[in-house]
Amino acid sequence: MKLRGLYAITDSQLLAGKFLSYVEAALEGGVTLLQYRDKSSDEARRLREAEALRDLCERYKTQLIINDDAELAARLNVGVHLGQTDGPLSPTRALLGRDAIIGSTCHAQLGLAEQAAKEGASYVAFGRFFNSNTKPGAPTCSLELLDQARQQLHLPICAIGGITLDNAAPLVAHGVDLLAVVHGLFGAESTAEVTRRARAFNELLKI
Ligand SMILES: Cc1ncc(COP(=O)(O)OP(=O)(O)O)c(N)n1
Ligand SMILES: Cc1nc(C(=O)O)sc1CCOP(=O)(O)O
Ligand SMILES: [Mg+2]
Repeated sequence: MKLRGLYAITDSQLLAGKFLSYVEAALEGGVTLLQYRDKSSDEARRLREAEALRDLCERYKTQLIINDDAELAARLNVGVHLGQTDGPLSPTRALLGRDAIIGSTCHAQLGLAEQAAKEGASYVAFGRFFNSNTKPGAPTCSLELLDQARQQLHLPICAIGGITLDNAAPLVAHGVDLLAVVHGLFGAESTAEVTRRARAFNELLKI
């Protein structure tokens, strides 16, 4: 399956009190990958929320990805996203199996992406491209890096960091397959607006 489309990422603070309704609104508009990103250490809540997302994703035929936590991904039989300090990729591939989706944060470094590809990543993520409400201190990445990545890599390319409907078009023009978005999707005032935004991101990607 070619990975291309909107990659919605949850944020526990932003979605407090409207978690499932906003996620479902996004799924209504079309989401290729949904990442459960919760940086807390409340394991019981994380399991409960991840299970709820897995059930929702099954209904909408969307792939669920767990941020950081390969054990939780294995328990739910879903994918995982690993940053550079979240554990090694090859053993995670062995744990989750060859069909699992495993993503790797590569910041603005092609070398990290080449390494991730060798170790079995399903996609590589570059960022941040713009000012981010969610992660203001993430290192920055340029459009030129995307051009090099497109030439040298044979994996789906994900862009992340401050992406909105107003700034996403150049990323697509420079070869991005997956637009990973938190605030630009879930920062909306209503569920109807979340659905509209999801549809509009997909139109940008022509899917
Ligand atoms: C799609 C995607 N890309 C990058 C990240 C960032 O991962 P990481 O660097 O491990 O930082 P945290 O998200 O864990 O704070 C991501 N989560 N998803
Ligand atoms: C989780 C994350 N990782 C980033 C990176 O550059 O690796 S930027 C980021 C935050 C994405 O949220 P928003 O769409 O609100 O900017
Ligand atoms: Mg991480």
